[in-house]
Amino acid sequence: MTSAVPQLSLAEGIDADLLYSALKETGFVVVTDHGIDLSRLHDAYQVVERFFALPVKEKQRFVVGKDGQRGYTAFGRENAKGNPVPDLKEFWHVGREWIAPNVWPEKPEGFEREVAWLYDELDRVGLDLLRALTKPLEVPAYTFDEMAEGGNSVLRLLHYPPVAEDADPGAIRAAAHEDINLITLLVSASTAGLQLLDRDGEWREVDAPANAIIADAGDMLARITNGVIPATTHRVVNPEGPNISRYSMPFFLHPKPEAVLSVFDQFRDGSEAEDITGADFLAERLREIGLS
Ligand SMILES: O=C(O)CCC(=O)C(=O)O
Ligand SMILES: [Fe+2]
Repeated sequence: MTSAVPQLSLAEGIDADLLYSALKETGFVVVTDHGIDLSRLHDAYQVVERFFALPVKEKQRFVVGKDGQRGYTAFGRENAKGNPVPDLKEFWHVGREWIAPNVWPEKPEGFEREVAWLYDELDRVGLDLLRALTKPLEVPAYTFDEMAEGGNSVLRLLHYPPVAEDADPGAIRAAAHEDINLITLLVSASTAGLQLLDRDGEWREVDAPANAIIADAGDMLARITNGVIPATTHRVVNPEGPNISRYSMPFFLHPKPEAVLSVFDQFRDGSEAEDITGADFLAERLREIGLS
């Protein structure tokens, strides 16, 4: 199995045409030299690992609401759209305070500080990438600022524990799915396992150097480009080597709840989806994955 994800270095700014063609061809791009402080990124990972090492009872104190948009979601709660078996993961969500207040554990020390920092960094890089895309997409430069600045973005801290011997044989760490949002920024995970479904229907490993950010397009970007930028199906497979925990941290960049997802004029051909608000689209998808 080979990796076919194009790489984009941001060392000299964003090559918008490269970004666009990478997203168009594969829906994924590996971003290097993104400018996020690597030693702090390391600290953020450490604090996240320490949180998930807490006893389940301790973590359960942070289950808030029923739709899992903030705080802790326990192991076995979420399934991919159309897949009856829950994924083998537990996670934590941080989002925009004005949309729904965050909760923060007192332990481990520094959790809020490091995680809030990471949210802001990924938010900034994500919006930079979208802003760069406006040129090749031939839409006004402010399009994504208007649609998504300060939007309903969510940082997900993920822990996939070692796979239990009695795990459902049909269960995998994260079953095949597309992300719901505009664009996802995934800080390179602690171990392998992420795969994308290429256009020939083959699963391919998504390899990225340590400290890179893997970006992928979600359903909302696919929708407003009428599928020109596809939301590529991906999954996380169970470990083939040592049966150890895997940690990853996707940042789902969302529009503002009230932003209207309307197909850009130049991509309209009669087959396009109808206008829908970010909030309504999200609510629909959350129902489909068992979270709402
Ligand atoms: O853990 C990963 O590498 C990917 C997770 C993912 O695709 C998701 O949570 O949507
Ligand atoms: Fe995903």
